[in-house]
Amino acid sequence: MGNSPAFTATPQSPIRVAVAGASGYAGGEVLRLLLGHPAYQDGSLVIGALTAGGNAGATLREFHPHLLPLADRVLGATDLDTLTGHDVVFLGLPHGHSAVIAEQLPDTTVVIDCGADFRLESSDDWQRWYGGEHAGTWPYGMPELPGKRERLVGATRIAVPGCYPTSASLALAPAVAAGIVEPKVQIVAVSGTSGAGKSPKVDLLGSEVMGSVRAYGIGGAHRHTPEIKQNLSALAGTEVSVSFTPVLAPMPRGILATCTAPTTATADEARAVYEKAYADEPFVQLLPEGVLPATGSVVGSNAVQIAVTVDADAGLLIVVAALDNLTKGTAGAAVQSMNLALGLPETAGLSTVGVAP
Ligand SMILES: NC(=O)C1=CN([C@@H]2O[C@H](COP(=O)(O)OP(=O)(O)OC[C@H]3O[C@@H](n4cnc5c(N)ncnc54)[C@H](OP(=O)(O)O)[C@@H]3O)[C@@H](O)[C@H]2O)C=CC1
Ligand SMILES: CC(=O)N[C@@H](CCC(=O)OP(=O)(O)O)C(=O)O
Repeated sequence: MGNSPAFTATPQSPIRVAVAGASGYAGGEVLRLLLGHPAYQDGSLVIGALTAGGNAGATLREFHPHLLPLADRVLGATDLDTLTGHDVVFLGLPHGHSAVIAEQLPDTTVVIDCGADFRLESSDDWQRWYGGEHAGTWPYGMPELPGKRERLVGATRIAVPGCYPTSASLALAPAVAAGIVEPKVQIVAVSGTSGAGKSPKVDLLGSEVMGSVRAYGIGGAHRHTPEIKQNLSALAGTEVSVSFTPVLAPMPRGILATCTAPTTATADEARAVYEKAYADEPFVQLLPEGVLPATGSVVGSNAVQIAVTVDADAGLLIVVAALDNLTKGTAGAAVQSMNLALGLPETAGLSTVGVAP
């Protein structure tokens, strides 16, 4: 895992990219972004094998009719035979399936895992929240956190963060790192249904989801809690207490996270901390005072919109963050990480302009 990219992308010697789990939401979004990537468009990146699990043998059209240039591609099996010979392999597989694939691929192949398998640093945390043997820890694909970007340049193994942890970590990182809040944060995050993946689940049927918003995984039960805690504690230099409540909303994409923490800072002081932290971040949009983030403003974009203020009467910092769970929350972060790993411009192929209304 050095820090000088080993690849040169040219149409004469293109980067070959495979996507495992291409029939799923994360894999499909990776492909959507790759199709719009300048390296794909000039021929210096080619899309090779696309794979699935039980749906191997079907065409991509059956799952992602919007990906027209690839619609007739037949999905292969998710195995070494199919994935070998690529320079970059994206894994959009259920938790627990990445390690067995990754360990068979050469160290020189850039493997970018959208799942959780390599995000956590603590094996105890892995066992408690996911169960089974901890596969390891890879460089974490959230370049906006201090020290992470450098580790992604030239990396050949990358763990893409979870969607909720991306919203909560980017919302709270500046305040926690600057020490303007007590190390005790609360997060209530509303997510669209694509966050749950596409495998059929009765409680995700349209008739169950439409016209209703419901909390789930309350009381510190959601598996993203340790990932958020890991990110914030590293910045605070002390253990940060994290209370996380996820909420399911009847929309296909998006996360809106409302994050609070005790503070004695003023709203102006808090804002100054955020302005400084995110001044040079291409995908973090600190909104002008009085403007609030909305999931509808970031659909399909790799942007995270953030508003920060202080409720002085309550003594609380309030940060609201919006992102698209499939873009910045998964596939956008994966492509952003690929760009860094390969030495391409970090923003290549990634829009900061959402689709609205
Ligand atoms: N959706 C989201 O917002 C986010 C997802 N992620 C992570 O990305 C990964 C994929 O999630 P998502 O796309 O939503 O899930 P989906 O259920 O939509 O897709 C899962 C994919 O994995 C394939 N698959 C399932 N089981 C196996 C298996 N045993 N062997 C090989 N392939 C298999 C499926 O193929 P088949 O069609 O054949 O079943 C499908 O292509 C997960 O780890 C998830 O946690 C991360 C952040 C956000
Ligand atoms: C709405 C919804 O169900 N969301 C998922 C989170 C999806 C995600 O990003 O998490 P992983 O990558 O860690 O699986 C959940 O709460 O389990």
